[in-house]
Amino acid sequence: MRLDVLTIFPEYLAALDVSLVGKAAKSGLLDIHLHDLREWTHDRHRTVDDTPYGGGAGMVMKPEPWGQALDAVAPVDGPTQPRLIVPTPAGRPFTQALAYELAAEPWLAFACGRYEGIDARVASYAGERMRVDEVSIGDYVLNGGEVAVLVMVEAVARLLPGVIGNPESLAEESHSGDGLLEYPVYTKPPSWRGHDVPDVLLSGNHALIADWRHDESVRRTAERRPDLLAAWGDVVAQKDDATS
Ligand SMILES: Nc1ccc2ncsc2c1
Repeated sequence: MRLDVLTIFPEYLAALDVSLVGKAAKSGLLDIHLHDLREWTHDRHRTVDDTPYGGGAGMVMKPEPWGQALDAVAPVDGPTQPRLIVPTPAGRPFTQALAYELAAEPWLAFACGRYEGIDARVASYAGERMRVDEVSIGDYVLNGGEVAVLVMVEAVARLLPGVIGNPESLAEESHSGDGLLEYPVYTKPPSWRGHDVPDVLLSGNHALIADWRHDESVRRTAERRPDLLAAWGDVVAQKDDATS
């Protein structure tokens, strides 16, 4: 998979050189290209923003640098085009399902906005030749899209074949498709500072352990994410209906 990231803070994406994503890049599973948007500015101050039409606080990222950057990274007459992901609080939610969808793409480009956002015409212009998704990683305030790109790239990269050692671990994770949060995990020692590992996990009874883990997933989901439990209940009901 090729990944292009367009940003005014390429150094922010240095984290992509380490750990799992860094290993994937070194092994050739990921071909990561960082681009400083200011390369496509032509004034002395390398200006990337301006005041918003219609008034209001803050600044908006100018369309010209973005248009030239996109044309340089993904030429209009190129044989293929990337899928463009624009991180924004106004976007569709980033979910594990979307991570799987993006992991199937041969080429992703990320446009990191700053300030109040990117002139809306940039997404429209890009949309004339590539798929554009405006995506949010959550309902809170950030200063730009770079952190979101780190989140999305890690979530996507780990789904690529060969990136993580044991693909089976993907199946048991939270948000992995059964709709429940992951159960609590323990390792040695069996007793630590007065806190003991649940006896069932030391029993060797795999059926009891599986039941306990499922019950813990349901308990945790009910406690922390009742919204997921409602959705999970619907899925279970549909499955029951389908098999009854
Ligand atoms: N403030 C904020 C919140 C979510 C989000 N997702 C991608 S960029 C972004 C920015």
